[in-house]
Amino acid sequence: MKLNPAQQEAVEYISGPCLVLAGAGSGKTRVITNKIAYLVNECAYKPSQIAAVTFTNKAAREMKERVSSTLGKKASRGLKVSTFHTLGLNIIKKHITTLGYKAGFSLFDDKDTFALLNDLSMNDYNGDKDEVNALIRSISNWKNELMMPHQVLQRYKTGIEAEHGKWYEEYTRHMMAYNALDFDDLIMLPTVLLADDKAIREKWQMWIRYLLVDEYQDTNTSQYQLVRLLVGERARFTVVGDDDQSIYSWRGAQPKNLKLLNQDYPSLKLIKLEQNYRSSQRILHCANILIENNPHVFEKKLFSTLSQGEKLSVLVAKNEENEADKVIAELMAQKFMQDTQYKDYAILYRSNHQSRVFEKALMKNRIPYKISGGMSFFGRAEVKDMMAYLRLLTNQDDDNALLRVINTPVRGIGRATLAKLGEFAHLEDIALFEAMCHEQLHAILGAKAATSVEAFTRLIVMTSDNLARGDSVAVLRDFIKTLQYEEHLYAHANSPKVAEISMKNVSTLFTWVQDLLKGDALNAPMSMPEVVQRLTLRDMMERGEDDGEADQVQLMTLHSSKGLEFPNVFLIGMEEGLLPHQSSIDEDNIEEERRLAYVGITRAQQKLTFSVARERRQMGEFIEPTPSRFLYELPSDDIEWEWQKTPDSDEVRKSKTAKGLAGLKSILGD
Ligand SMILES: Nc1ncnc2c1ncn2[C@@H]1O[C@H](COP(=O)(O)OP(=O)(O)OP(=O)(O)O)[C@@H](O)[C@H]1O
Ligand SMILES: [Mg+2]
Repeated sequence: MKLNPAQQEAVEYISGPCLVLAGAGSGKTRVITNKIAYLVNECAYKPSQIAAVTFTNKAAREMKERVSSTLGKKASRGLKVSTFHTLGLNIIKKHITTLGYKAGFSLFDDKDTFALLNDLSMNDYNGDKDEVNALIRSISNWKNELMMPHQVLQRYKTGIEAEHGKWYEEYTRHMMAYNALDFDDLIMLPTVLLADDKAIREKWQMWIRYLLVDEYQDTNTSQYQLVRLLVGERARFTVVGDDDQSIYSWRGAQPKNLKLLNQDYPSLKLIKLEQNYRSSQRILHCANILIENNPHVFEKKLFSTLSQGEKLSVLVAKNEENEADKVIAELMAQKFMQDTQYKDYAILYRSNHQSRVFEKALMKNRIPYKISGGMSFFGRAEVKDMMAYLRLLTNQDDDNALLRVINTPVRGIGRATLAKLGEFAHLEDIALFEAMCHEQLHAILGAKAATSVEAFTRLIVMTSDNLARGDSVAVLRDFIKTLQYEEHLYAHANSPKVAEISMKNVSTLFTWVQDLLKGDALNAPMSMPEVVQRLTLRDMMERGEDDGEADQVQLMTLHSSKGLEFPNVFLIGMEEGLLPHQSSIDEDNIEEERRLAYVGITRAQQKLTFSVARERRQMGEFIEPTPSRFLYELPSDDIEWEWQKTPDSDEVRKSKTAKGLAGLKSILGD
């Protein structure tokens, strides 16, 4: 593929900092991959001196593959392509003791964090979910703003901030004791470390000679600073982004970082790309018109030389069930007429709950599909159990992991026993596991309970030692045999089939462990604690992702569709209250919702279909929503509402599509 002159310029400009600011589908990501190859081939950079940061693991994988297919597998070895969080994790790992942690640290996911903060704040909030979530948000925001507990407490002496600040301090102390980090720490800690420690900073600036960042509009303050510290004075970097696609303000993303960049680097080279290679003229025109309703800091134009394309359509359904039926019938009709595959179709929505009705209907019609962000592999109980065991095996200070597995399978360690142990651990200021190994155990618990506890700790210590010695997967398989975990699954599953699937998932997890331990052409071998950290991070990141090569219809939220493209897109639930979301309407945050709609529309290459329902269930009541204001902002000449096709559309279409579906099924052999 030949790059256009502006893309070529962006690829070849290496003498200083470079910002590529351009609309959707203009080849920004393409510039990054080509530039990596250019740096290696033409500028004598070693792959190991280049780091590229993307927003999702999936994007990172794709980029790695693309580069290695250009450069060859061997030549691209050592290249660092990752998400911000994985990059942060790698920095942390190198300096973990400087940061005051021990090597086998655990990563806490949001559930762990919730459990811990809920516990800590019990006296104040009495388990009130909203209060705890507000606290979690405060802490997360402070971390994104790089504010440490003592700074927070200095700044706020009274009010809710001071109260949250107090818990922030407590939380940080406990996380240290658990030898655990949370998601935000993965960015905050390396940033603070690089800012404070000149020697470490200079080391990293030597290691990373060129840095590239995709989706730059979604960086938050700590990520912005991390980039600054990594590139240093030399400022060898290229970042690409689109302010119209900034959709993570709720996570602290600051589109103003694009502007800030200009101030921080006066020599910044700004390159704009104006040709869109993704979408039909009509889709692109609609996207441009929609986003014109937002105020703009940067002027951008986008054109396409692809065909005019079909009109965008709007399906109008009676209710939610009917919406799913209609969308699926339309999808099948399109698939049949265009002779396309399932994976050429994406169904996008604003909120996760919208997928349920669709999932049911897809199953009913036996259409293969993949939901990203639904119940992920890592969300399954058996995988969570195993991950908790793995965490405990590599870090015995991890109380949360211990609590998850202590009675899975049941081993007669009751609540009263746990309470006593907890109290003792608290008094001695030691981890729960350490308390369980204490020489006074019999005195604390009594003989029977102490024996159960000892059997458990002995197994964990022995397995943990064996793991350190090697042949880890064999050790793990023995371990779950001793646990009688399979028996536990069969005893608790609704059917043997379910238990069998669960065991298969455990097997899959172990295979991943094995692969990561061994390493491959692109990834260096890892130690067991590294494997556990990597898998936990993957879990946290991939709740919104898929890795589907399979021929399946893709269902995902608008947020997780970022950067992707599909020949045919359905954007469902185009109603006031859904898109724009009610909370954004209430908070007068329509612009971000419009950017979300823009992201959705610009995922489509050839055909874009919206849907609205005339009746929808909301908290047990039926409401009659109005179609989204965004539909009315689109140029009416390019949109075809369903009733414009057939006046009595609902009935006629229903019978047509029912026949159509039956016919299609018989042709496709069901
Ligand atoms: N010079 C080119 N010639 C032909 N096709 C191109 C060219 N540049 C990019 N493309 C194609 O255009 C599509 C969009 O490119 P890409 O995903 O890099 O855009 P983007 O700007 O990163 O989009 P987004 O803003 O959605 O992330 C891809 O299919 C890509 O292969
Ligand atoms: Mg992109």
